[in-house]
This record gives sequence, structure tokens and C-alpha cells, in this order.
Amino acid sequence: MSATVTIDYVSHTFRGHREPTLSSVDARIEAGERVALVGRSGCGKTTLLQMMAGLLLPSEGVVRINNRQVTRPNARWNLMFQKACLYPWLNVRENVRLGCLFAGRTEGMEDRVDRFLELVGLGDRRDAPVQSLSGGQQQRVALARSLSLEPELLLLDEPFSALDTFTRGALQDDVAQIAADQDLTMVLITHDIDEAVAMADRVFVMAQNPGRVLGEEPIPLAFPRNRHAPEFSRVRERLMHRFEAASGLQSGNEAAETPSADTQPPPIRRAV
Ligand SMILES: Nc1ncnc2c1ncn2[C@@H]1O[C@H](COP(=O)(O)OP(=O)(O)OP(=O)(O)O)[C@@H](O)[C@H]1O
Repeated sequence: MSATVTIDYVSHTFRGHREPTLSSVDARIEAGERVALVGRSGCGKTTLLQMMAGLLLPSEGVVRINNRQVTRPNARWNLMFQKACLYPWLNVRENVRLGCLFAGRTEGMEDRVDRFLELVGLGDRRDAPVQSLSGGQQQRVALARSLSLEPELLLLDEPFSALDTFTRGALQDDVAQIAADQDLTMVLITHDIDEAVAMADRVFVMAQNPGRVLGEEPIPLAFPRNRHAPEFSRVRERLMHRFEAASGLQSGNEAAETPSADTQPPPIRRAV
């Protein structure tokens, strides 16, 4: 089962701040959809993700998952970070089991742990100390730990940014495929436009001061996605153009250029 996420006019001002970090964010993420959030550093992406994870309550507005207000964390809404956050003195299998133990989901735990370790390609490393694994493999352990809770919603905060290009590409493809196969709703924060195009069905482009969703870009490409295909480049261009417009980065010259028909972005509009 996958979750529907509704963000209803969410604004947030941190204590001690005069200006809001987020202002009137209004968006809906459908069940089974993969959405990426892109925007310049500090525009409030992590703040918004933490609200979806139940780690932070908005000052105004409501985040709902499956029509119920999010007020606390839940094992079915799983957050993965840039660092794998593993216990170095435990082996691969023990690290994955811990997720189930902490969440109290021990029924069928051993089977789930083995199944998801196979799924992330670490079936043959289950007894290895996690410290003997590469950074990419450690992220796969963290992914198996998240998946073993059979979440409805996977929240990813720049999960691959510390990895080398090839490892990152392989994980992007695998996670997008697993999310599709497991019918998971996925929300991904990334600074990497290619990653957004490789993994998402839709990209929300955020702007800052205050943080808000300025527009969205559909990614109408079938999986698995070929990064060398001309359609991939076209979507990347369109998204980049929108991102630059949102960031206020576009120089006068670039703005004056008339994009080709292929790269002409649709007018920026609010996410709904
Ligand atoms: N717990 C907090 N208390 C006070 N201010 C915070 C807190 N968390 C975030 N902020 C502030 O809110 C703003 C948005 O931060 P946030 O981490 O959500 O942005 P971001 O878009 O995810 O940035 P990055 O891409 O650099 O990770 C920043 O100005 C940050 O300093």
C-alpha cells in the first residue's frame, strides 16, 4: 500500500526567526507517485520533509498522510538521510533487524530482513561487518532497513549525495525501480537535477525567502531511464530552466535568449 500526502497551506516560522522559512506551501502527492523537491540551499526542503515525517509541526496549515493529520513520526513513513546511520559494531543483517526491533515489527522479521537484503543486492553480504562495506553498500543497508518496515512512504533527504557518480547512478535506478515495484510513494530532496530527472514522476521547484513551491515539472519518461536519451536531455533542460528562474540565477543574456520549442518551459504555476 502507498500513501497520499496532502500539504495544506503550510507556513512555518522557526522560534527566534522574524521571517517565515516556509510560506503557504500547498501540494498533493498521489499514492505511488515519486516526487523530487529541488531548490537552492535554505529554501526549506528539509523543513518540509521533516513535517511529512512527523518530526516538526507547521506553525500554520496541516500535513496529512492518507487524510490524517501528521502529528508524530510513524514507522510507515520512513526517512532516509545522506548518511546511512548504521551501528558499526553490528553486521549487515543485525543493522537491518534493528529497524524492525525499534518499530516493534518483529512478526515475520527474519524473512523480511532477508528478502529486502536480497532486493538491495546484499544477500551475500548479510554477515559482513558494516564497516567492511563501501559507502554505496552502506546506503543499501540503510535502504533495506527502511524497506523491511514495509513503509507506505519513503522520504529521502539527499540520500546519495556523498557517493561517487557511478554508485549514485546505480542506486538512483535501483531505488526508483524498487519504489515502483513495492508501490511506494516517494519524496526525494536533491540538489542534483539529473537525479530528479532519473528518479521522479514530478519535480517541485522551490524558491526561497520565503520558502515556497514555485512550480512543478512533470517527468514523462518510462523506467528504466536512459540518461543518454535525447528526451532525458530535453526534460533536464526544461527543469534546469525552471530551476534557474526560481533561483533568480538567470542572467539578463540567458533570459533574453529564446529557448527552442523543445526546451520552452510551460509558464510557472503553483503546485496543486
Ligand atoms: N531547527 C531549526 N531551527 C531554526 N532554524 C532552522 C531549523 N531548521 C532549519 N532552520 C532554518 O530554516 C531554513 C531552511 O532550512 P532547510 O534545512 O529546511 O533548507 P534546505 O532547503 O533543506 O537547505 P539545504 O539544501 O542546504 O539542505 C534555513 O535558514 C535554516 O537555517
